[in-house]
Amino acid sequence: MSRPFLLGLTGSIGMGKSTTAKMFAEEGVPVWDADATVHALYAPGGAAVAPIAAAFPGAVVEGAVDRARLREALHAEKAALSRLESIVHPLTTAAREAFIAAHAEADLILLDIPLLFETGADQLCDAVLVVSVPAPVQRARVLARGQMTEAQLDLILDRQLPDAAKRARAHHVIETHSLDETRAAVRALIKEIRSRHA
Ligand SMILES: CC(C)(COP(=O)(O)OP(=O)(O)OC[C@H]1O[C@@H](n2cnc3c(N)ncnc32)[C@H](O)[C@@H]1O)[C@@H](O)C(=O)NCCC(=O)NCCS
Ligand SMILES: Nc1ncnc2c1ncn2[C@@H]1O[C@H](COP(=O)(O)OP(=O)(O)OP(=O)(O)O)[C@@H](O)[C@H]1O
Repeated sequence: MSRPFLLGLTGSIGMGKSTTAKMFAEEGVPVWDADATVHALYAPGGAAVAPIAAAFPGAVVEGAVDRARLREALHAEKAALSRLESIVHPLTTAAREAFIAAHAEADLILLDIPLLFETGADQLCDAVLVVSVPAPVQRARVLARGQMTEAQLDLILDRQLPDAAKRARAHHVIETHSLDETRAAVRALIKEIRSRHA
């Protein structure tokens, strides 16, 4: 039996990753969620809690990683992010591999990874799908959630690989203008992958 086709999904903040990933799941495609994995690793009982407590004293509160405190620790020292990554990335890799192994019978698996290119995870994908909308639409969507200021959004955008660079490296791009168009594009892409890799 051939192994599953690994489709990576990424896109900048507010571009529609979660919405698009949900559509793949609704079509019966197993979806691995990198963000949810990191949240589980940081929660009480999560495998990242003890090593993070050792590396960043003060960042663990009541048995869970406190993201605000961890952010402060990262600001304090330049080498801290790579130290954190050397703890988190092997754990997320192991979780991802376990997920893929558990769905070995699937023909297609979606890997939803916000920092797909930044972490080099694109290299393990058979193809990469980038979701995108023009910058003003993205900005309006993120600000409409009412969870951050324009300055906070600009800071996050500064840290992410720009949308144009993501699109340039993608095998497939879906413009997430409307839910109906996006669903149609998701269905067409699943069909195309299935027909080419059957
Ligand atoms: C730094 C942390 C504590 C901030 O958590 P918080 O809930 O405040 O924000 P969130 O996770 O949404 O990240 C906000 C932004 O920070 C940037 N960012 C986060 N992690 C990284 C990273 N490893 N490399 C570069 N940028 C990053 C991204 O642009 C992201 O959009 C958290 O992101 C973290 O623990 N990161 C390290 C784990 C990691 O590398 N995750 C990436 C997927 S494996
Ligand atoms: N295909 C679409 N058509 C219309 N609106 C959409 C579509 N996809 C997403 N949106 C809207 O854009 C906003 C952001 O979507 P979503 O949460 O899926 O993005 P995301 O890329 O996962 O964001 P983040 O990186 O912040 O987690 C939501 O408010 C959603 O309503």
